[in-house]
Amino acid sequence: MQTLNKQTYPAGRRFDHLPEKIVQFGEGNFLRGFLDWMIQRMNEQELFLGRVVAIQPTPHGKVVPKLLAQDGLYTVALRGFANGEQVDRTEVVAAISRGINPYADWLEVLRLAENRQIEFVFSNTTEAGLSYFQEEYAANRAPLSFPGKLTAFLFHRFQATAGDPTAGLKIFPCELLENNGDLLKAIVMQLAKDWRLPDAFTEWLQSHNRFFNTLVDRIVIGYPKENSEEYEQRLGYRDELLTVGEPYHFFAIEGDETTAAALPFRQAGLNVFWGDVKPFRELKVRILNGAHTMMFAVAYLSGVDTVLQAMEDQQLRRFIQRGMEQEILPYIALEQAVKTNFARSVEERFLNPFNRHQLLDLALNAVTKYKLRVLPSLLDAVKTGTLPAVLCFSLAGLMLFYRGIQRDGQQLVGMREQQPYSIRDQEEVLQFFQNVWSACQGEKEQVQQLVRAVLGNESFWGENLLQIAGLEEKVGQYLRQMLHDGMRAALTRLLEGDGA
Ligand SMILES: NC(=O)c1ccc[n+]([C@@H]2O[C@H](COP(=O)([O-])OP(=O)(O)OC[C@H]3O[C@@H](n4cnc5c(N)ncnc54)[C@H](O)[C@@H]3O)[C@@H](O)[C@H]2O)c1
Ligand SMILES: O=P(O)(O)OC[C@@H](O)[C@@H](O)[C@H](O)[C@H](O)CO
Repeated sequence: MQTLNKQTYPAGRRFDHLPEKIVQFGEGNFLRGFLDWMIQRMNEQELFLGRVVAIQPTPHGKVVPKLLAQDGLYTVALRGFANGEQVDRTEVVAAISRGINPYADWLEVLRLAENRQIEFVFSNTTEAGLSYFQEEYAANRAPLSFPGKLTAFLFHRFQATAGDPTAGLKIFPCELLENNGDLLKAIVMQLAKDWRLPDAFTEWLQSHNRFFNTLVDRIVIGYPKENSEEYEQRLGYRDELLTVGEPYHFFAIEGDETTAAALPFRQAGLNVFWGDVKPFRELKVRILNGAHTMMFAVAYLSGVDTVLQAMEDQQLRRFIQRGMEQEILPYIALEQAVKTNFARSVEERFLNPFNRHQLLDLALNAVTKYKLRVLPSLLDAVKTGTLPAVLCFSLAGLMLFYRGIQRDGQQLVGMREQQPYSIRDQEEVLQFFQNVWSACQGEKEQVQQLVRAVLGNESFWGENLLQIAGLEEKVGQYLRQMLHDGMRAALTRLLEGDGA
């Protein structure tokens, strides 16, 4: 079968003449299935007329070579329900002009920084990527972190344009972090200081570049490993970057009218909101992402593989619904109807029969995700004098999920029913769990010690969770039940009110 590229899909050449206007840090599934798809939508309607250059954020990325092999083309398959109607659409996206591996070709990135047609920067490098990392600056080599690369990119632009105010960029980080624009700006400013870059640069940065807070929403599952052949038959070509997602999409940007006019998403019929992001963020991150993180370990260790299977399993569905309705929703400061409607729509989205959203994909960097997406609800409940059972149970499940039996390169390997699975997280997190589990054979005191070590690890949670009265005992009890009786039996006890 032929591969998708401009030879096999000449229509992709239609956009070749468009200038590169966007630099995108990240080339992952989400940006391809969300932002780049939106740019394609705008280009098709001749509203934006610009293309995207995707920069690989980490040294071992596998996407850029595929992008180059396919001339930047890839397919987005959107399947599910929208306004009660079934949607099942595939579209070839030609919004990405090329990908650059900055570790191999930093000079090309710097050349791009000199290009005056570049107006926007978008990023999505996961929450782990949008963080401060102390590193050295060298003009001829790519910094390791994403903020480092952005700072070096901006500094080169400043130099190349002699600090021209009109060369400033509009920067939209899409990582799911609160005030992501403000955060990125603060990190860039810190790096400029660390690197002793001239004051004139920081002034230019402050006055002529803008960082916007955003919130993104679309479930993008990425490449359909399980049924890729089915897709190939349907498409008539092979596409290694095929990106599957749901039709629903929502993008909130804390920007003004002028910026909205420069990015005419709304005119292209896209569901984009310009204004205060905060209420959407809390609703979405706590309910949708929170439910994902709350369910992944418990559901996976109960023997199911996808979100849909978890939702179709009576017991797991009760667990998810109870967590959402009784332990997450009450602590979101919005009108009841708004919260319930959103939670209901999230359940429907989880039930999308076409989205085989793998629980193991949700598990990536789950410790940080628990901290950012679930822990705030747990802490709110604690403030009202309750220890929320489902959220505590899910924390115990997370600890069990991280029980690795061996290392396999960058991953830790766990076992489910004699089958190995990958535990993917930052090296220090994997190392930590490997150590604590190696000292635990399941004896009551050993389990309690492990729970103490995890809850007391401030670098995971940003605070010492041992200070929460009763948490250690409750999580310890759940973890022991999981270890001794199995996840299903522990879940039954929890749901029957006989847990801890
Ligand atoms: N997939 C979705 O449904 C979805 C929806 C909304 C938001 N998101 C957000 O998008 C992020 C990426 O999701 P995805 O589905 O595209 O995953 P992906 O694995 O396809 O892409 C991850 C991207 O992040 C980069 N990355 C990973 N770790 C990094 C690090 N430590 N430093 C710098 N870059 C790093 C990778 O190189 C890659 O570009 C998620 O963390 C999430 O916050 C995803
Ligand atoms: O993409 P992650 O791995 O950060 O989180 C997993 C999911 O919760 C997430 O991708 C959601 O599906 C998405 O945020 C929906 O908009």
